[in-house]
Amino acid sequence: MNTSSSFFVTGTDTEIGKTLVSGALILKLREQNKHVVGFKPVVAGTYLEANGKLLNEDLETLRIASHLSPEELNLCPYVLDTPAAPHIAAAQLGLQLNLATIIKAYELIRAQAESVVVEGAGGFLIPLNTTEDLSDFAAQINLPVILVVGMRLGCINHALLTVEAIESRKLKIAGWIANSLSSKMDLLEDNIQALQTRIHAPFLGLIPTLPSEIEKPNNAPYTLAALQFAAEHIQLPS
Ligand SMILES: Nc1ncnc2c1ncn2[C@@H]1O[C@H](COP(=O)(O)OP(=O)(O)OP(=O)(O)O)[C@@H](O)[C@H]1O
Ligand SMILES: C[C@H](N)[C@H](N)CCCCCC(=O)O
Ligand SMILES: [Mg+2]
Repeated sequence: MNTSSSFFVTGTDTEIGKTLVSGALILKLREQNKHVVGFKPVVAGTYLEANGKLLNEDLETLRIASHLSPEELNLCPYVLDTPAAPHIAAAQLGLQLNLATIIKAYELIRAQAESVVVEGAGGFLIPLNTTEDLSDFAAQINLPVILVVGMRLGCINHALLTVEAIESRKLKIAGWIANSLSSKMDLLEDNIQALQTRIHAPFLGLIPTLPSEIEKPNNAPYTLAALQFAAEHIQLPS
């Protein structure tokens, strides 16, 4: 695996566009003829597909981006049905998430791909269990981090807290992306400017609100058109 074209994608919160960005990054790496696959340490939340299968939107999006068929490769070791904090969703089933299992699944993917785009779950510090959290996973795999900032009021504080947490684990921030979410925030450009002067890592672009005809449907992955739209607005770290 090529670590200079593999990334850990984190964000200022859950539901701020990590999956949109991860899919777009996969498309951009594929444009460079890289064999790139996605990975998620854990997903929480499934939907029932017409054929009766329970699927997860993020994993299906990563498959669409990588052009992987439904059963090809195991992109995630923990698929939980309840859309909640993963360690809580797991506890409800009498399960405990553990870092070693996640690392093992990641290593299997890493061995089979040239590049891996790892999408975090929720924000940077979500717990896995009482002693481990997602940042332990990020620190162990040691990939350059891409921070997605969901552009809404409060994002400056969330972004700066996340940057501190990433940097205190000695991880490299390869860049950050502003994602405009479903409605454009007031004073968007001023907020981006405020972040640019405070995040000492490259700004890789602003993804505008998706046009309505390609917005993500409920209980379904992003379409390729949405991922392509996002990809056109961002650049890969140089
Ligand atoms: N640029 C955008 N334009 C319009 N809607 C967006 C945009 N980005 C994200 N969204 C909406 O926000 C929702 C959350 O986005 P997404 O699933 O990519 O977030 P996430 O950070 O990956 O969440 P999770 O923590 O669950 O993995 C999506 O369902 C989508 O409808
Ligand atoms: C279910 C959701 N979409 C995410 N996959 C998990 C979000 C975890 C958030 C935990 C927290 O920070 O409180
Ligand atoms: Mg996601």
